[in-house]
This record gives sequence, C-alpha cells and structure tokens, in this order.
Amino acid sequence: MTAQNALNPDVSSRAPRSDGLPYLPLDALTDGDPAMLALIARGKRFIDRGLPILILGETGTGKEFLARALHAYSERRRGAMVALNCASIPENLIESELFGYCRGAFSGALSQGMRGKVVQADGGTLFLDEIGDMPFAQQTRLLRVLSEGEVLPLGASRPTPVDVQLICATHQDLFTKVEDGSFREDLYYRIAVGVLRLPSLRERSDRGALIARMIDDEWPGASLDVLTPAAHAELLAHAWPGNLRQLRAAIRYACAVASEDCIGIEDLPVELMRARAVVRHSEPAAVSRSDSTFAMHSPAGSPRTDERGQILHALAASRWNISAAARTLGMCRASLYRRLKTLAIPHVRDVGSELLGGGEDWLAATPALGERGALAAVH
Ligand SMILES: Nc1ncnc2c1ncn2[C@@H]1O[C@H](COP(=O)(O)OP(=O)(O)OP(=O)(O)O)[C@@H](O)[C@H]1O
Repeated sequence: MTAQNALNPDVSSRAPRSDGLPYLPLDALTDGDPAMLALIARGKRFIDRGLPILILGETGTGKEFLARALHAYSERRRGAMVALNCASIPENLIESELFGYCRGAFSGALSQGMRGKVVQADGGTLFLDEIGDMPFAQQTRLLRVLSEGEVLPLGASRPTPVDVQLICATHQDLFTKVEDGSFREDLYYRIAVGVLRLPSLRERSDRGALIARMIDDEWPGASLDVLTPAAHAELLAHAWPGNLRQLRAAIRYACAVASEDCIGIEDLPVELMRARAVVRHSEPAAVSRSDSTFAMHSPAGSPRTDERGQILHALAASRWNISAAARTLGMCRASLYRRLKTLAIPHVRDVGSELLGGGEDWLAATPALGERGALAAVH
C-alpha cells in the first residue's frame, strides 16, 4: 500500500483552517517527541489497514488535526473528509445530519431530501468528534452502519451501501461511559480498534519547537530569539490545561501586543501570569533575576517599588547601558524601555542635570533602593 509522506501533503491537509493556516501533514505534527513519533507510526499502520480509529486526548491536544492528517495520508485522500461534532448539534438533529432523509420524510424537511454525513463520506473518511456525546439511539444506528456497511436514510425503503473510514475522537473516558451504561459496549468495541492517545502538551518534549513554529506562523521569519529568557521559560513551564489550542492563543496574543521586536513576560496573557502568581505565592520569597519584571506580583512590600528598585539597580550596575541592563533583568531592550515609560523612570541622559540639581522626584518615589548609588554609578 503506498502511503503519502510529509513532503507531499495532499490538498485536504493544505486546506485552510478557520484561522487561515493550513492543516499539517502527519509527519509534521511533531518535532521529534518520542510519544508522538510512536503514535504517528501506529496511526499509519492503522489507516493503511482501514481499521476504525479512536483518538483520545485532553481538549486541544490536536485530535482533529490528527484525524485530518490521517485522512490526508490515507489512500482515501482523494475522497471527502466529512466531520461531525456530536456535541455541538442538537440531539434531535444528529439523526438527519448523520443518516440523511428522503423527500417528504417529515413535515419541515427539505423538499429534495438530504444526504447525511455518512453518505457524503462514502469513499472517504467520516470523522465523528466528541463521539462520547452521541445519543444512545444514534449509537444503535451507527452500529448498524458499521456492521452492515449500509445506511438507511429516514423515510427510505432501501438502504444505501457505504464505504467509509471511520475516525472518532473524544476527550472523555469512553470506557467509564460503557460501565455506567451511557455508551453501547458493542459500539465501543467497533470504534475502539486502533486507539491513539495524544499526549498533553505538558508531557511533550517538543514544546520548544512547537513554540518556535507558532511564533513563525504569526511573525514570519521570527525565531525563539524574539522571546526574552523569562518569557521563554514561562511558556515552557506553564501547565497548559488547554494544550496546543491554548498555547497558540497565547502566542497569537503575545505577538499582537508585543511592541518593537521582542516578546517579554509582560506580553503574555494574564491567565498565565495569574497561574504563575498562584505558584509564586506558595513559594519562598526570592525573586530570580529572570523573573524580575514579575516582581509586580511579589507578595511582599510595594510591588511597583520592588520593580523600580530592581530596574534602577540593573541600570546603575550597567552604567545605564540599556542592553546590558535588559540582559540582567531577563528582558529585551524594548521591554525595558516600556517598563521605564510605565514606571515614569526617565533615561538618565534625558534628565541628567535636573537630577543632579535636586529635581529628582522620580527618585524620591523609590526610597529604599539606593538610587543615589545608582546615580553615583552613572557619574
Ligand atoms: N501538531 C500540532 N502542531 C501545532 N499546532 C497544533 C497541532 N495540533 C493542533 N494544533 C493547534 O491546536 C488547536 C486545537 O487542535 P484540535 O482542534 O485538533 O484539538 P482537539 O484535541 O480536537 O480539541 P477539542 O478536544 O477541544 O475538540 C488547533 O487549532 C491548532 O492551532
């Protein structure tokens, strides 16, 4: 069986997503994470043999991406990839959406009838997302499609033969649903033949490469260099409950709000900072150098004063060399300029004589931090 490789993605993997980016081919779903590599290799074997595939994984781990990549890789790639999210359509519509109906099947039906998703996917792939939310009655009808290879649209007198590759996905524990009686056991064993469990983002060793790729998507040509060390460390260390979707959203946000040419920790979404603050509150005091801009959230003392003090110390130590101070503080030059502006700290070269002449109100606002020492270091 000839399989398609990553260098030759077919049209469906190139189809634009709602965010304008293309779906990825199978081999491009990871940058070398061992669990992902093993999963992709298994997925190829399953799809080559036409086994029904069940993709498991937390929300946002890329279940739909994987399903589309498997279809694009498969021999059915010239056929349709038809997706239905069982959780997002009302229970009473699932039946007609999936199985279709004939003309005049019920009052309010379209006059020409409707082809259901199963028939639309004939010769291609049917992707049933959130299969755990499929109502029990529809589970019975789906089982019939799978076991007999035919579908009976509502109001039809004869079944229509169909040939589909089935891929299902869920973030739920389907086996628990079988045990509590809300998911048919016989259907479970029909769909859960080739099971692929996607790792969460926090388990993946290719997080750095994923971050770099997502930055490049937003900011073509940019690399990890645009991240300050603190922002980079934060992105790597976050728990990412929303997985790849949350990471992409965070990077989109950061690229949009970052000014100049770098992304600092202050450019990351507030929920990351909140999670970080919670962790920090349960930690013993010290603020690391790379965390210095986050001193705004320090539990002790006046947060702004702490930050001013750290910035002024770094500036004094570097004799107001902005690049060197930014490095010490773990941020980029642009971020440091932004912090100076926010904290109303004028550059020493812009105010030099005024400061020395005693008009240093801005220094008076930072009493405990030895600003005169900072000035002494400058002059
Ligand atoms: N391999 C990948 N590389 C980079 N980004 C990815 C990858 N897979 C998914 N994503 C990103 O994560 C987002 C969510 O992916 P997807 O919709 O496939 O997840 P899901 O597991 O199906 O989510 P849900 O359980 O909420 O339906 C995508 O829109 C995309 O931005």
